[in-house]
Amino acid sequence: MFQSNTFKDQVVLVTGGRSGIGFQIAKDMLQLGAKVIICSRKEAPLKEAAEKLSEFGVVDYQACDIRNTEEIQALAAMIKEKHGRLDVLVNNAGGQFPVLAEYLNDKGWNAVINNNLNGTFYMIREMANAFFIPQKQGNIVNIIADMHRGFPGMIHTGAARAGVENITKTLAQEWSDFNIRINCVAPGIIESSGLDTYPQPVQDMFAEAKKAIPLKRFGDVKDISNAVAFLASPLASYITGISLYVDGAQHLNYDKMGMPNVLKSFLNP
Ligand SMILES: CCCCCCCCCCC/C=C/C(=O)SCCNC(=O)CCNC(=O)[C@H](O)C(C)(C)COP(=O)(O)OP(=O)(O)OC[C@H]1O[C@@H](n2cnc3c(N)ncnc32)[C@H](O)[C@@H]1OP(=O)(O)O
Ligand SMILES: NC(=O)C1=CN([C@@H]2O[C@H](COP(=O)(O)OP(=O)(O)OC[C@H]3O[C@@H](n4cnc5c(N)ncnc54)[C@H](OP(=O)(O)O)[C@@H]3O)[C@@H](O)[C@H]2O)C=CC1
Repeated sequence: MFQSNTFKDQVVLVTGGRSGIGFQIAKDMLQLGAKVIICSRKEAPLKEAAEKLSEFGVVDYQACDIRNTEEIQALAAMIKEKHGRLDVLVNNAGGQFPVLAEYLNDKGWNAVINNNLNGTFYMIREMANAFFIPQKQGNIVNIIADMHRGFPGMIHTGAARAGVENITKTLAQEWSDFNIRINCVAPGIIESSGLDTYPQPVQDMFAEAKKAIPLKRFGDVKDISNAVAFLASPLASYITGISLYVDGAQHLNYDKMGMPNVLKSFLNP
């Protein structure tokens, strides 16, 4: 258990904080004493989420597409005006869709690379320039995915998340002089709103895959939130540039999960 003042008076930005994993991270950060800002693309669901979160502490929100540098700069300006600083950036926003590589067109590839790789980089660069570098202090946690051994059925996001993992290793070195720590959390299959976006056959496949996860269960949003809180906290003050796999050891057992064959049976148009 973390002490309730672990992030007291710290300012934390959670992208994609309106739903699922991001919502839980925002809630936990508030309960650990932080002031939290959430962003995602649409105003209405953000406002609704912020209202729910306000029960737990000080929360602000602003619509921002992480693929749009101007919108990120406007978000940074709002944070500067209201809070004067930023301590923690959690890059959680992202998404993709299942597809076999041979059927993935340019538009679909670019959409996922743009969202998960470019958007994450733009957010890191803008928040570092606005806050972390001038403050000479900052903490970044990137949510990636379980792509340790490739990502059959989701080649686009596997490539994008591997890119974010490499960005993390690079910046852990380049920005160490600015006292910026940066790490990744790689979720396995997590029971969250995000899973509902997958078609029924994929959900059936997930249920089968559960049997091959060494810990024999899916993750909970709280499992991911706990890992984020740890990496962002002083408990992890000597940890930077790593990926923490929060997946019940799924990444060690991927070939036993039978995914490629199941995938081919329904992703083949
Ligand atoms: C089969 C699975 C592999 C097995 C591995 C299992 C083990 C690991 C399990 C991991 C589980 C992961 C879970 C999660 O990540 S949960 C979070 C998921 N949430 C989301 O994905 C929601 C967010 N998604 C999106 O916003 C969009 O999907 C996306 C960002 C990818 C695209 O948004 P954008 O607005 O930029 O783009 P468009 O919607 O206009 O689409 C552009 C083109 O992309 C192609 N496309 C988009 N969606 C689909 C689809 N569902 N199926 C096929 N193709 C798609 C298409 O070419 C679009 O252009 P057109 O619309 O003109 O055709
Ligand atoms: N659930 C799982 O099993 C796993 C999840 N992940 C990753 O964890 C993260 C959270 O997933 P989860 O909570 O399950 O899924 P959700 O779909 O609930 O969360 C994704 C969030 O990101 C926001 N978002 C997406 N694209 C953008 C964008 N361009 N700009 C700003 N916000 C954006 C969405 O809001 P909006 O659409 O309103 O913009 C939404 O709030 C995602 O990156 C996901 O891919 C990784 C591995 C496994």
